[in-house]
Amino acid sequence: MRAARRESRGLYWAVALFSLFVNLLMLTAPLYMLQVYDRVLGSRSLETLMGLTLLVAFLFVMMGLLDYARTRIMSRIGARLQSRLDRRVFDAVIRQSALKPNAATATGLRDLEAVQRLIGSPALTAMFDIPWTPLFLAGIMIFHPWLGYLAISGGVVLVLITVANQVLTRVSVAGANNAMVAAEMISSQLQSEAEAVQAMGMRDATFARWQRSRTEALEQSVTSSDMGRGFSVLTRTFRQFLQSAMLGLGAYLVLRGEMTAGAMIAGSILMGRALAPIESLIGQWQVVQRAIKGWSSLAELLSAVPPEQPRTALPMPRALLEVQQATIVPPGESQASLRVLSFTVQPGEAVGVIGPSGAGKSTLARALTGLWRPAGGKIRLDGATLDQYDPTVLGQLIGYLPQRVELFDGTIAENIARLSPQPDAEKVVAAARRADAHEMILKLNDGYDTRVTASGGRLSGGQIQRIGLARAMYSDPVILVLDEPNSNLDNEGSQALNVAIRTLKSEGKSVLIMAHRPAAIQECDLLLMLEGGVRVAFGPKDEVLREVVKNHQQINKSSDRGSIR
Ligand SMILES: Nc1ncnc2c1ncn2[C@@H]1O[C@H](COP(=O)(O)OP(=O)(O)OP(=O)(O)O)[C@@H](O)[C@H]1O
Repeated sequence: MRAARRESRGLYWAVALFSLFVNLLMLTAPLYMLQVYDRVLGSRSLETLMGLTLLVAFLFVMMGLLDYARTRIMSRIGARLQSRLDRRVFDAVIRQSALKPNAATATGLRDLEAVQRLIGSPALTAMFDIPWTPLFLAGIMIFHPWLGYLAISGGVVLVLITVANQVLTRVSVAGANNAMVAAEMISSQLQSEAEAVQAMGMRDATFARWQRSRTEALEQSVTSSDMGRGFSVLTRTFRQFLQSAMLGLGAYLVLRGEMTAGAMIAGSILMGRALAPIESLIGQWQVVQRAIKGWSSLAELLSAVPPEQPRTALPMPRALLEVQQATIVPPGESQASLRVLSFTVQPGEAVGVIGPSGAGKSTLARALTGLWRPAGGKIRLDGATLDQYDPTVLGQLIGYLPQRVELFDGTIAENIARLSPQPDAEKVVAAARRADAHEMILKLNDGYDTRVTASGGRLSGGQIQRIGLARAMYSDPVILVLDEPNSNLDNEGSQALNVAIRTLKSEGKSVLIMAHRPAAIQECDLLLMLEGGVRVAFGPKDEVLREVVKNHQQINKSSDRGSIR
């Protein structure tokens, strides 16, 4: 983040230089007043007035142009910072959300936007003007020290109001932001589960839940905006009063003959210029606070998710998977879901992973795709640990069908091609054929160009699963990890899946299938049985099944004996 900020250092200097000239040119109005009142009115010279007015018009045009130029530069600095950090923040948000979403991931991209908005806002331009406030105050001092003292005391009061504003509104602004994010999160979750909400008659209950956080957000935002506006009005009123007070004091000094009328008017204008940036800063305080909060929350997110280091490209691996004493702890948890697990899958083998619910099958699937890193032990693909592969490359080497397939908004072809900007139509069709999805897709109105939504739209569970399978196969992976692949498939779909597994095996690729149903492990050579996160059996399918049946019978027998007694 610091590097991204430093990149625009030159531009900030340019803005500072422009601000120097803008502020010098701001002296035009008071000097003009001084000349008009003290020279033109005295000499009654129309030519002088014309000459002065033309000069002033020119200077004002220059000031306007410079002011416009610096605001343009500032908004480009903001845009540059945002586009420079967009990729890094996006990656961090996705990586952290895949592990454990938190408040920083929920607001990450919006935080960056808030910083960009501040840079392009009048608040930051005002910060470049504030250093010139002493120049204007010194100008007033030259007219008369009393006017200077009044302006300085007015400035001090405004600064105190700014500090009070910051201290008093910080908590309520942060509270309003948090409540707003919470309400948004609830609403987007409810929208994604709209079917369940509707079908189970949960609308009233969900509305009550959403409304609670919505009302809190609204109350907090009204409180914080009341406070912010209050301070804004206070500063504006105070500054206007101060300007009148300056005129009053000036008039008194003119009456005493210690100052000219021109100096009285010029002093009042100068003071307006001196205090304007402070007033503008207070008016924009919410933008400032949101950006400060955004910057610190981004810093927290990015330091928690360091940038990915480039990896040396490895040769195409064989489908040899070695799990060596791997212990997997789900992110944010203290208890391991898989403990000291070891097994090896040779190229061309298919392994069924079975076990009761909560045994750790999905945990193993996530670990094998590199999503969850082992807390202990290693997982190797053809000798290299998974983190030695670039994550994008690993995603192509290991195809993954999650338990719950979620499609992306787009066409079916785009979904199968994993949203690749240049989808390879041939590969899309080949993957769909392998997943036995080709015929099914052709039957849809727009075929491969049928648009689907995140929840699948009009596709059935089995259709979504087949498209998910095609997506897993699109990159021609060496290892395929299927988490309950046939939970939604009919007989025909299951048969097609078995054919696909057989083909992959014959190509020397390996397949791991997390399964509940026997149909899913038909093509498996080996079985890994998990229970409570530990391996209870691993070996040829028939042996493991025999062992499982024997144990099952023994358990039944002993429970029968128990019941007889
Ligand atoms: N994201 C997660 N965060 C925390 N704990 C998790 C997470 N996912 C799974 N677990 C825990 O890990 C353990 C194993 O769960 P896992 O989903 O791997 O089981 P499973 O064998 O796939 O079950 P099922 O057959 O029901 O899908 C469970 O105790 C579960 O609570």
